[in-house]
Amino acid sequence: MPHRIVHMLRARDTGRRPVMLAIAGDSAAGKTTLTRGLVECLGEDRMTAVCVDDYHRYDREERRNKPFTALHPDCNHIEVMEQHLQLLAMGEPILKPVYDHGSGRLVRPELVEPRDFVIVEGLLPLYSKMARACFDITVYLDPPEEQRHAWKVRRDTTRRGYTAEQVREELRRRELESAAFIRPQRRHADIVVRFGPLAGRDEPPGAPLSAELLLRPTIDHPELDEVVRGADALHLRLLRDTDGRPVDSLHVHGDVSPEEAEIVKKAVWERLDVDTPLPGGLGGLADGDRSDPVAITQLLLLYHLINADRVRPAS
Ligand SMILES: Nc1ncnc2c1ncn2[C@@H]1O[C@H](COP(=O)(O)OP(=O)(O)OP(=O)(O)O)[C@@H](O)[C@H]1O
Ligand SMILES: O=C(CO)[C@H](O)[C@H](O)COP(=O)(O)O
Repeated sequence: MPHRIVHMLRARDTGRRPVMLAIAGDSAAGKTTLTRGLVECLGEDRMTAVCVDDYHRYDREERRNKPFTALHPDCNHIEVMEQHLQLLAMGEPILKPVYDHGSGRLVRPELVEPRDFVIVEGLLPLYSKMARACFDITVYLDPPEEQRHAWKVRRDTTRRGYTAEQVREELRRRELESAAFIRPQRRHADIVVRFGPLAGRDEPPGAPLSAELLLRPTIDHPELDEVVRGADALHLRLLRDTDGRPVDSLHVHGDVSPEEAEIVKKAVWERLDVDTPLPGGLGGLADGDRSDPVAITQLLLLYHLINADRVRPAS
């Protein structure tokens, strides 16, 4: 089905369809971390999360003898992923393959039924035009490479059974495919998020990570001028995007005080004009720590999800 037809079908007033959010990025860029908070907030009864790394064509053992890595589109069932994304976008269930990161094996597929909101995260959700046509909101996670490598080494040695040297060797092996297939997805995102030290700010190693959010005009963002006015730890700047067009960049300092973070969260939430109170529990990290820049990013994504839910056709 050509991608324009997906747009047309999704725009038809014929029934409820889920709001679709894509979170793309390289391995250990923080996709699961961001997704987990959103699911906790909206609840599993309203939100379905899908990881498209489950569409790996080969298991870990088979991949050893291939001339490419898990990042390569040929190493993934891209056409099946596209079909499944279309079905989910139309509110239909799928029988999704499952890749077990613990054993490195492809295991029993699972039935996935889309709820009101579907988050699709993984290495290649924005790889093709057809896949991109399925989403209402698109995000690319873009941490500094040094930071991502450190996260990957820690995560893969503690939870996926690798040695640090194996992870570093794999990162070296992946670099060309990362540049060819993962990083180009950045240009297709409505929001580009970078958790890391902000350029020009003295943020010593070990300091809480700041966030830089590029808010492209491809979707309607909440009015943030007033939210950041007078704030010490948040700034909105107008920059030139990679294509030369003006784009807003929101900075949230890692050392934002809990009081200021709370004021900002409430202000963003109020712009949604909903009856429910500001959700707690945002900003959780893997080791039980919390991050306000992560929480504010999640809140902005919640804003977009709930706003898109409000304008979609009723059943
Ligand atoms: N914003 C953040 N602040 C601090 N640590 C983070 C952040 N995001 C991710 N991490 C760390 O990086 C590790 C990898 O993150 P996560 O599992 O979310 O990445 P991912 O993109 O889902 O990875 P993969 O695609 O390989 O499954 C986490 O275990 C966590 O320790
Ligand atoms: O990039 C990754 C996303 O998590 C994984 O490394 C990829 O899915 C392959 O998995 P494995 O580490 O089991 O070979």
